[in-house]
Amino acid sequence: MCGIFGLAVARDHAMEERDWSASLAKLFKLSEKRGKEAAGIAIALRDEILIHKDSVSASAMMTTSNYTSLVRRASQWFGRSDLQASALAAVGHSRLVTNGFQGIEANNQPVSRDGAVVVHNGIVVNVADLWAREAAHGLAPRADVDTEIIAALIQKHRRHGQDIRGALRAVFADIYGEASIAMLMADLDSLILATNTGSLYLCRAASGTGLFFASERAICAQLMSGPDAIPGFVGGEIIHLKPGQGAVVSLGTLELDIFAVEPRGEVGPAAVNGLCTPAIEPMLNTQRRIEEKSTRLREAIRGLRRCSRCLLPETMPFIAYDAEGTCNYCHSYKPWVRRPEADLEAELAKYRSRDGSPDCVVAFSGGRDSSYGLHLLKTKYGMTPLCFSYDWGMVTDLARRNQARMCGKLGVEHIWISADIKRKRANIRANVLAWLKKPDLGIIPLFMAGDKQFFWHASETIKATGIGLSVFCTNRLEKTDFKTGFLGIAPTDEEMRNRPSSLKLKSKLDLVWGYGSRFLANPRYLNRSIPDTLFAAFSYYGLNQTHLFMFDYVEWDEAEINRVLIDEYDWECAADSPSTWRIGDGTAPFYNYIYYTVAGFTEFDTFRSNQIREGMISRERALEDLELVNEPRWKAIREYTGLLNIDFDETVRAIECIPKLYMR
Ligand SMILES: NC(=O)CC[C@H](N)C(=O)O
Repeated sequence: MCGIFGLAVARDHAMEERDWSASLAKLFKLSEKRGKEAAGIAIALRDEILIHKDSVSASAMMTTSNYTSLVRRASQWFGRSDLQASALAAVGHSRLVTNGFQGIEANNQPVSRDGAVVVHNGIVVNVADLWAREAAHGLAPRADVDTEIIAALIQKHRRHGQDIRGALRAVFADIYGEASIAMLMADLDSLILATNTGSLYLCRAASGTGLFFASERAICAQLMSGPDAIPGFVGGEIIHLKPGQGAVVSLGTLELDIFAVEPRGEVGPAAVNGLCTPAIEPMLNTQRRIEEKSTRLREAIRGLRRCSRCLLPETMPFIAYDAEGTCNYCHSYKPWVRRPEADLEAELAKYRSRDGSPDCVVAFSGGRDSSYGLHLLKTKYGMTPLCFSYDWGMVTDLARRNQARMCGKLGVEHIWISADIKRKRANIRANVLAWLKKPDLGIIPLFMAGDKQFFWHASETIKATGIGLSVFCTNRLEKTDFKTGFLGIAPTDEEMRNRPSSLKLKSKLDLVWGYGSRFLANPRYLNRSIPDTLFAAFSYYGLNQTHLFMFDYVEWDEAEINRVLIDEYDWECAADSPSTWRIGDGTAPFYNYIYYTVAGFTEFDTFRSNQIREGMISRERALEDLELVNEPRWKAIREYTGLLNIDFDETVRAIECIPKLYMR
């Protein structure tokens, strides 16, 4: 089970700055045997709580520059008289995962929620029941770790007027399972401890100026004598926090108040109770800010400069703003002028069959646009479509189910070409692993190269069926030039999106150079996927294609499309996304997560910006929406790493370590 520990020293404790960081290191090292999958620390200063966590062992975490710079920041306490009023307090955690993948930072400890910062050893077995009960009061989990419910409930009880002791009692009466916890709070100048198993040992310096705690008596004993002793604690006293006991340590005075957390629990021994004095709350009117890496990044993304008309941020490749703050993408935007529907009618009439035989081939990814296009062709325009799908190994199961719903209900023939999925995934795997060794935003499109053979198979299928009309339902808002923009290729015009082979020679050479130079800089890309990638490039850029683009004629209305698909076809949405866009594409959640983490935006930012320019959505609403749709889709990312057989936690950690374009 996890190791939790903490250390609080008053100003007059005989300890120097370097002893302090060395003492934390000792506590981490001795606690590490209880869990090595993640580690984290929270340090309370006068007006903020600094949090750092990492999905590696405590030993590995302590060698990172993020950890050392956090400790350096906190150790300013030693030299700053304005930070001297309270003791310097830290709580730490060495995690053995029981609930919630460690690759997702929010699952690691300390867990911060609603102003409470908790480290927890144990498992709250009835966590799902408690969240279900709390849903009625508007409380919902934000992570998978069970510890979060403890923080959420304590703060709920406090909001309802309980003091911290009452809140702890109420929570421990609620939880079923195991819990030894330590907490720092944004609005209390106290260190709070409680346990229902007795896995908490406190060690008090004889001088009364310092206190530390750990999950085992042996850890305390080792740190109170001999070579490992923490300065100032030799000859101190070990206090066992028994099952059913809580403790509040005032950080102003380091006085300790032990009390029962379970109604049926016994109160601590008289000797300890004798020490209790009313807690002094010198921070009564202050509120500590809680600073966690993820909140800092989120705030930095919120603070990105964006175009005053659309939402494109300053990290967008090739962006430039004019004096009014409007971007060049807005200036060069050509509005989506639809051709008359009569032209569509006339074109379809040339092919419409009278005997029920297929009269058009529809490229059918299973996404919302092609599904809606198929619906219109069949129900509104009276065509007899034959749809064609190419499965390259990254079509989600959900998309397959949605395809089945559409084709079944519409009675549409479905040609399905499947690649050698095992090989395709092995190719992606080789490139993703190469990329993780030397991440570079410009190379991300390589992960999707394998689906470009779609164009080859589409044209072969069209030829084979002898049907003269092929319909594509891509929509103009999905212009994601930034992907190759990160490779140094300037945005292309609209014609290019519909007819990739029309790409100018200069841009083609730029592409070859962009990829080629990166391949040479990271020879891991010279792997088994090369022939497939070359074929993909030929299929996409080399083939001349003529298709009818449905949305050149028909209005694209997101709400109407969603309504039709969900109401009329019982279309299935993704559990981890509020949007219906790209939920059939297994790669999108992964690359969007990378772009968001590193550049602070995703393809949703470009999509919504186009919608703003088209007057389909207000800038304010789009900005609000981005907060939701840009949330990492953990479930889908997990599935992606599972399909590729790459380690989820290591992958996410490598991505989190990439320098951020918006933090320069
Ligand atoms: N091993 C533990 O004590 C686990 C604590 C908590 N349930 C977690 O998964 O982080």
